[in-house]
Amino acid sequence: MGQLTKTIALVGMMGAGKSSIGRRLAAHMGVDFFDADNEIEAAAGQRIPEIFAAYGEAAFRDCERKVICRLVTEKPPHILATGGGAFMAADTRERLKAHAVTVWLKAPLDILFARVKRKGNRPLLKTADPRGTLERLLAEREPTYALADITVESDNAPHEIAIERMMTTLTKTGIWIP
Ligand SMILES: Nc1ncnc2c1ncn2[C@@H]1O[C@H](COP(=O)(O)OP(=O)(O)OP(=O)(O)O)[C@@H](O)[C@H]1O
Ligand SMILES: O=C(O)C1=C[C@@H](O)[C@@H](O)[C@H](O)C1
Ligand SMILES: [Mg+2]
Repeated sequence: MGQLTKTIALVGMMGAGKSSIGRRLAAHMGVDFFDADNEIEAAAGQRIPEIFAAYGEAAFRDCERKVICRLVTEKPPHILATGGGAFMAADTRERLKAHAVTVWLKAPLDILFARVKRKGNRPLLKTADPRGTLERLLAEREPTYALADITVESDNAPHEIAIERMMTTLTKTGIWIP
């Protein structure tokens, strides 16, 4: 069994694969996995669309910052899937940069849209033109995601390939000691 030297925080757009790849990566390494979206839902006792509807996005971001800060400062090295907008907030980003290795799961619009259109659980995409909204968000956010420590392409390769790519990069950089 190897050793994870630092928490890995996955950042990137809705549909990039932060939750699904993160969970598998943690299982592969034998470390804990946390999903910030799930932790927020557990803390609030409500689903994300309900939180947005009842309190608005600003309150959600506030909760997101607190939850992520707690996880990265209190838990031993683990895999953390952040929500798609978490890295956009300067204070949350600073916490992540200070306490974790940040990995941007990068995917093009067509792949992202094909993945997210299947589920209706993303309140920011409940618009008349969800593809256009996703395109705008991607253009706005990409320069900030690019501030992550490491970038890994998340294309249509199977999850196992994405995990192999991440293991290779994380081993080379000494974050994972086999
Ligand atoms: N590399 C991949 N190959 C095939 N399918 C994938 C891949 N990555 C993600 N998916 C699928 O795309 C969907 C969305 O992925 P996931 O929920 O992990 O995205 P996310 O980055 O966590 O999004 P959000 O920010 O909304 O939480 C899931 O159904 C997942 O199985
Ligand atoms: O991209 C975003 O801003 C979001 C992504 C999801 O993970 C959730 O955190 C929420 O739906 C907001
Ligand atoms: Mg997710």
